[in-house]
Amino acid sequence: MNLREKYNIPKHAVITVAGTVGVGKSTMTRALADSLGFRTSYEKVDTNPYLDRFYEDFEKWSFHLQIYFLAERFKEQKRMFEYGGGFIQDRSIYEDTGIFAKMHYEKGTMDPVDYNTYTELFEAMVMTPYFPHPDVLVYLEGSFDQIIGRIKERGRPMEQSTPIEYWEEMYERYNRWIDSFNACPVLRLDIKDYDLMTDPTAIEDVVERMGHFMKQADLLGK
Ligand SMILES: Nc1ncnc2c1ncn2[C@@H]1O[C@H](COP(=O)(O)OP(=O)(O)O)[C@@H](O)[C@H]1O
Ligand SMILES: Nc1ncnc2c1ncn2[C@H]1C[C@H](O)[C@@H](COP(=O)(O)O)O1
Repeated sequence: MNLREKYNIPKHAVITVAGTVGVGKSTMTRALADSLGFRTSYEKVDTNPYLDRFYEDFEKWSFHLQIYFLAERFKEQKRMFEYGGGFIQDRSIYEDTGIFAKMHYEKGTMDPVDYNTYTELFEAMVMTPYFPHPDVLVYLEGSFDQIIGRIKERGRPMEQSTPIEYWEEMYERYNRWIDSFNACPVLRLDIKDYDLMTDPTAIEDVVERMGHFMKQADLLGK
């Protein structure tokens, strides 16, 4: 019996992994997909044509980058729908608008007219009954120091040259955002409670928690 069957995770579930940059979403996405036999939907970083330019000049490239991410995530949503679910998704579409676009607009690095165009497009595309929410959003959280340590360890050049205040601002926004997020049930995991890199049994604990959580959410009719 595989872990999906053992812990009663529905075969067609769509599970989204959310959390700030460097917290461990891609690593968790891979581990969950392997243990459940699910497909993955990754956020592509290396082939993103705007990301480097964006980090060099937020004001100039914010709008382009958000439109690019929106298109990419919409294509992924279509792919997941066409397969009929059974996916782990690396980052949710809700973070694009609720964290990134909003932060750049409020900090003055996204033009107000561009922001308005972006949010209208987002709402027309995403906030409709035709765009199903995930079954669960797994939210990864941890201390700021731990997360900064991971960003440094991973070493993406554009992130290394970004001032620490940017990551602090994002970290605080994530803390507030998740407390009011209600588009789907949220399973919160603290990164100090499992170590996917050194402990091969850690993912089973996560899947077990998820199984209990999904059963409970189902009973509550969420
Ligand atoms: N559970 C973990 N324990 C220890 N290190 C981790 C863990 N998950 C991720 N890391 C490390 O942290 C860094 C960021 O992880 P990543 O999965 O790329 O984060 P994200 O996708 O959220 O940006 C990587 O260097 C990765 O190897
Ligand atoms: N919507 C976004 N706006 C700006 N930057 C974004 C957005 N989504 C992701 N990013 C950036 C942040 C990181 O530098 C890379 C990848 O994110 P990660 O959390 O490491 O998967 O893209």
